[in-house]
Amino acid sequence: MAIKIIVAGPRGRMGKEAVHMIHNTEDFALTACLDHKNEGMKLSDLEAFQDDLNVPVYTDIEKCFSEQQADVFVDLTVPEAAYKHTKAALNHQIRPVIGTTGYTEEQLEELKQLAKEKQTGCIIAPNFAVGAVLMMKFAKMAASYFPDVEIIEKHHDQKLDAPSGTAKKTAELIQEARSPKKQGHPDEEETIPGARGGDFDGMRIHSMRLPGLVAHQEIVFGSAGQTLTIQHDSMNRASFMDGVKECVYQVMDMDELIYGLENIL
Ligand SMILES: NC(=O)C1=CN([C@@H]2O[C@H](COP(=O)(O)OP(=O)(O)OC[C@H]3O[C@@H](n4cnc5c(N)ncnc54)[C@H](OP(=O)(O)O)[C@@H]3O)[C@@H](O)[C@H]2O)C=CC1
Ligand SMILES: O=C(O)C1=N[C@H](C(=O)O)C[C@H](O)C1
Repeated sequence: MAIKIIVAGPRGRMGKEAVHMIHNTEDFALTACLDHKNEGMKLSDLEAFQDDLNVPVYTDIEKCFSEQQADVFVDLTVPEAAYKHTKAALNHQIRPVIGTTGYTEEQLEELKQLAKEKQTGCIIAPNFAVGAVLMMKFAKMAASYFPDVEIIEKHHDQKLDAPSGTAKKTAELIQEARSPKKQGHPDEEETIPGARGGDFDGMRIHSMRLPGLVAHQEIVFGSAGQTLTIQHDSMNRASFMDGVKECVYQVMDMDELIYGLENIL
């Protein structure tokens, strides 16, 4: 039987790509979409969707989850909405697969508890691209040899959150492998505020936003006489879809929340 899926954010850059991936995957059935516009319409009524996407659009999450008996809920929206959606999905025991970035640590912890209580699988993945997950794993490996590191993430200029979810997750994984260290000169001063980037446990994260970019990250490690750079580039949003697909399959067999694809790849 096909896995029944609801997508939130279908008109967005990622949402559109996910809708098409689900529609073209034999094992999946797109049952509904959640948006903050277009209540009562069909996806096929909206620009950019095929005529055969006869899928209802809801703006009321409770109505959507009560009327549609879905297995999995995929969210690609904005942090505030995604957090509310994830809570509602868990309460309805519809397994969330969340790509939206920008969750706080408190929100993640609360959702983890809720997933446990509801015994419902949930995956929150700051990056679905397999290459990006490997980049993060390699960075964690390198960090035990090279404690000095700076992260440079580069994204399109329509991105709302900074630093990216991927950069934060990378920093968290590096933090697990290295002893805390404040980097740079102890007396360094910023003559332009922010010049040294964001401080995460002593390491620096720099966020670049430019038209023309999609999603890119470099992790630069330095020690005496050498640097090591680990880089990943997503050239388009198709790069994320194999990861979304894998999460949909895997979340069906889970009964708790995991944060990051590195835990299941
Ligand atoms: N995990 C991963 O691998 C990846 C994650 N992302 C993350 O996914 C998210 C979406 O990115 P992207 O597709 O580029 O963003 P877009 O802005 O293109 O899409 C977001 C969509 O969500 C809609 N939206 C806004 N508020 C709500 C709401 N309350 N309920 C339902 N829908 C809503 C927006 O509608 P409107 O435009 O009308 O406001 C828009 O259609 C971001 O958090 C991004 O960081 C992105 C790429 C990869
Ligand atoms: O907004 C994006 O585009 C992306 N967001 C995710 C993030 O914040 O890390 C994943 C990827 O970098 C693309």
